[in-house]
Amino acid sequence: MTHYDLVIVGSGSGNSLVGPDFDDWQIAVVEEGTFGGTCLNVGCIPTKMFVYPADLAEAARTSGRLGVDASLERVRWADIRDRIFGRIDPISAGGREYRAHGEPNTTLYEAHAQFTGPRELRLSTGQSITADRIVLATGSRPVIPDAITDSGVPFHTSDTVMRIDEVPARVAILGGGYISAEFAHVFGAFGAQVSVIARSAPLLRHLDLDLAERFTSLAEERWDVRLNAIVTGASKTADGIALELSDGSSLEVDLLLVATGRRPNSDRLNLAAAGVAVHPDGRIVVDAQQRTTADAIWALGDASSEHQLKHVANHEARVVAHNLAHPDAPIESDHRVVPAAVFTHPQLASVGLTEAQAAASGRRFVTALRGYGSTAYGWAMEDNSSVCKLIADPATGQLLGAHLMGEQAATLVQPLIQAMSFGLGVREMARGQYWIHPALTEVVENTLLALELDQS
Ligand SMILES: Cc1cc2nc3c(=O)[nH]c(=O)nc-3n(C[C@H](O)[C@H](O)[C@H](O)COP(=O)(O)OP(=O)(O)OC[C@H]3O[C@@H](n4cnc5c(N)ncnc54)[C@H](O)[C@@H]3O)c2cc1C
Ligand SMILES: NC(=O)c1ccc[n+]([C@@H]2O[C@H](COP(=O)([O-])OP(=O)(O)OC[C@H]3O[C@@H](n4cnc5c(N)ncnc54)[C@H](O)[C@@H]3O)[C@@H](O)[C@H]2O)c1
Repeated sequence: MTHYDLVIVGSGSGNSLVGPDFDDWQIAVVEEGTFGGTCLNVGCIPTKMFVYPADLAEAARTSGRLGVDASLERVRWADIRDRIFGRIDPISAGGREYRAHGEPNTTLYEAHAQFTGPRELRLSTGQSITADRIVLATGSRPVIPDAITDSGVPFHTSDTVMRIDEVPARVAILGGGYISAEFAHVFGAFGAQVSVIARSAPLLRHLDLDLAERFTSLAEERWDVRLNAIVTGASKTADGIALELSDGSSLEVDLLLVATGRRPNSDRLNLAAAGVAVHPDGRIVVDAQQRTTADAIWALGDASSEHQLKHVANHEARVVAHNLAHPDAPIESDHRVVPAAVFTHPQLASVGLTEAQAAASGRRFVTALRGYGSTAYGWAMEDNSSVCKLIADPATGQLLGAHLMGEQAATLVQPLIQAMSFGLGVREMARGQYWIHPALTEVVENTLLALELDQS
């Protein structure tokens, strides 16, 4: 039984914990899958590397309305795929090599870990290791509805679909969330006939309703969207996969992508043996310092967070690293202002309260919504669907929420995140700085100015 100062389970955000503060510690990293975790290998990074060429393909297809008669000749999927993974796979391999052989005080175990007692882990290799401190950065995995697994039909998840050999002619995507919206854009822009099957309505219903409904209308123009429908039957046919839906309709496709959420991997760690508690949804219980209910065991990222987002996992990893190195001066995670973006078409970004959440909170609030089309850059784009919606407290002048749908939404939202994070008031933000004319940021300025505050 080898003993360590620190064991980290999971090489995604967990791997970034190892830094100069711990040069004198003996550290083990345990990873059962591809080194580097979800974001690098099968998540944020490769998806966005597909989304960008999908944006270009979509632009070629739609630029005729601006007088540029371009057409999409061909999408070389295999070349796009190989460029993406030709870049990513060596980063994963390099990270693995460095962790395995790069530092004398670090050991990499390529195995599944589970607890056999407090701070004692059994590895699938048969080895057992113990540690003074353990960090659980074990992430999450796709959830597959029983109707799909029980049917025995072949299906993909985001873990596998980016490695396929060609764009399928017909794709069905199960789910109406982030992954569905992003892959519907990629496959649709690359020429597939896309069907989105969502058990509720509208699509992306975690968003402010104004944006979710506008997005759903646009999605219905591009894709075959089946709302309020679940798969009741699935079977393999000579030509592909047949799906029967609860609304009585059916469809046949060449590829089925299941994107119905992700659950924490906490159920595969035998956490009870270590005294680590979990929430009913499988998230490991942590306090603001990222401590679990067991002494000297921390958790971070998708394993414990209600936000399955890489920037949140990174933030929590920094908090855990600090608290490991400075136990006498611990810090807390800050989840007050957590933004997110959906890299579909059009792009969506949001931070803070939706209008429904503001209403449910019982507080006074005001909203303003402006179209990109109200700005000169919006005229240049002939944009008549993109919007910026802001929610503010009329008494304090503070922003409560910001929601954008349209070109560069994930970038345009950043000054609003900054204002909310640092308490910059709506009026100061709107009039205390220049806004470059005629940039798209003017839509943010216009929406800020349109908020009717108690004191102008
Ligand atoms: C398709 C997709 C696109 C995404 N796009 C974005 C995006 O654009 N922006 C964004 O912010 N977020 C995005 N996310 C979410 C983001 O990828 C995750 O929130 C983030 O990667 C979680 O990091 P983590 O370190 O918690 O877990 P992970 O990176 O998943 O790392 C956990 C690691 O632990 C290992 N592991 C688990 N259990 C054990 C065990 N018992 N023993 C040994 N090893 C174990 C796993 O193999 C894995 O490598 C996306 C996710 C997906 C699936
Ligand atoms: N751009 C980004 O930041 C980004 C991109 C992709 C993924 N992610 C993260 O990964 C997480 C997982 O993505 P996701 O799209 O799988 O989850 P999601 O929670 O965004 O969406 C899941 C969808 O599946 C539906 N669903 C759930 N169970 C179902 C069932 N049994 N039958 C039919 N439909 C069902 C839900 O109603 C929802 O529409 C996201 O929540 C997000 O945090 C982030």
